Amino acid sequence: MKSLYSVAEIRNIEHNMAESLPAGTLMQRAGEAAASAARAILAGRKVLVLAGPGNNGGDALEVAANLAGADTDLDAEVTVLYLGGPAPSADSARALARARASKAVFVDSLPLGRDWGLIVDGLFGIGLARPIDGDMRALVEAINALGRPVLALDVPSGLDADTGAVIGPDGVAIQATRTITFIGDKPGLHTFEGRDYAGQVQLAPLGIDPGQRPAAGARLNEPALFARHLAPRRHNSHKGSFGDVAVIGGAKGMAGAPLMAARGALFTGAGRVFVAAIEPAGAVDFVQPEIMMRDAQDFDSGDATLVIGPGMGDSVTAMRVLFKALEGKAALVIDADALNLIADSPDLQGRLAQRGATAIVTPHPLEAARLLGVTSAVVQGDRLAAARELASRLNAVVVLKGSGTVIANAGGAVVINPTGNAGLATAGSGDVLAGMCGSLLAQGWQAWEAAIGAVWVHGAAADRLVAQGSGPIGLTAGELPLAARAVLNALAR
Ligand SMILES: NC(=O)C1=CN([C@@H]2O[C@H](COP(=O)(O)OP(=O)(O)OC[C@H]3O[C@@H](n4cnc5c(N)ncnc54)[C@H](OP(=O)(O)O)[C@@H]3O)[C@@H](O)[C@H]2O)[C@@H](O)CC1
Ligand SMILES: [K+]
Repeated sequence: MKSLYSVAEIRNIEHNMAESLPAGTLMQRAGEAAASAARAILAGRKVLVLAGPGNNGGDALEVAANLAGADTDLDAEVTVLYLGGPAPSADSARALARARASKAVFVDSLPLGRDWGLIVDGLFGIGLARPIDGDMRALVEAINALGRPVLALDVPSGLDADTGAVIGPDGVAIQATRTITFIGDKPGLHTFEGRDYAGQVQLAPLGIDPGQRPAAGARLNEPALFARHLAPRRHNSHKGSFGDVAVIGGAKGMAGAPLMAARGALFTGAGRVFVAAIEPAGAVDFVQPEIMMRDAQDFDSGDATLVIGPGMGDSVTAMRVLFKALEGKAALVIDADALNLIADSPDLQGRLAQRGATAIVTPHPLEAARLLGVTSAVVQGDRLAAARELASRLNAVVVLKGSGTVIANAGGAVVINPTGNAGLATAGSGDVLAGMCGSLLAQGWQAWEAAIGAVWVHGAAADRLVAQGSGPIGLTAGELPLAARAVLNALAR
């Protein structure tokens, strides 16, 4: 299980461990783990180590001492830019003495030149509580402008390890190539701006085994979390075995959105797929004639799982079918315009929360903001909290889309999705995801697993397309369903 620990949870573990270990042990272990990570990505002889005033700086000094120690076999020139205050912690003071006794050269300003084989970022870790400003800010900007490989210690300096936001207002953060994070992985490295700043994330548990760590408040999505639904299909099955999905949407001029959702559902294995259009645009989809076209006004959805909202608009008809869907007991995926209608109506919000049947809601940050009555900056500033709050208010599984999609349920469970890439930032990609959620629900998956499974597969489909050269630039949502089919079949095998 890939646990994600909040700063408070990490501090707690640190506190408990400190009592049972000799002083300085964790910092020494952090320094050793980071030094080997540094060796692995060194792209030249010259190493610049940035050491800040707190214990993150102490870790950096340990790294410098390890890379430039008398007993090292590494032929590196280590330069240390130490920005410590007058009163370092005992652990940092010990690390400073070790680094000073090594071959590392100490400087007090950023040396000229850009031929660093590696820059080690130990300016700030999880103790940063205010924006980086003044000379430190100028230093961070200068480092980022060099464009050299950067190994961040614990967290890229300036990034909030809980939220993935750059600590602001008007803050800056180190742009890392790789982040080695200590004791436990952290949510902020995997969502919002975290993925861009942290680069590749590596965990160094510092000898603390999982049994010594309490359960974390969040985890990273992985197929193991929905594997029980990934069975090969039985030979003796028929289309009725895999459920019906009806996508409701498609106002005038928006006929494509429900079709994208319907293809998402079809290619991930739903038995029968309907589009019930608010404004019927045609009797058949000639690209995908398997999809059955209906008129939303007089459509009887029977037992079908409903995916409601793609391109639905806000007409009286849209309102009426949404009301009917919330009244009914069918499993629901609520997306796009349906979310906006619900955001505008406390009555519909109440009906959703009270209906006592499965619902997955799939807002992007602006839709989530409307539902919560805040700005999208507030949602993005703490995506985990926003998803949790929305799940609890709506009594539904919430899929808060964006880099590092956050999935939360009303019981407080939170998962951050690691698959996907910038290619998904394209029209229709959310419609495909909503259809995939509906498809897995229709095939009997539980709501939580349908949501995390669909999100994982949707992201992996985009990653597969990028690996094949079809993105991220110019990747189209229409390519996702086929790629998702391949990913899902590979998992099921
Ligand atoms: N958890 C663990 O078990 C282990 C933790 N370890 C490591 O310790 C790290 C946490 O260390 P930490 O608590 O000392 O905080 P850190 O991130 O170094 O920064 C705080 C310092 O920065 C200063 N400061 C703050 N804002 C500032 C600003 N804008 N501009 C300028 N200064 C500013 C602040 O000053 P103050 O606010 O007190 O005035 C304080 O001096 C953690 O990320 C990991 O790397 C490892 O050794 C292994 C075991
Ligand atoms: K750092």
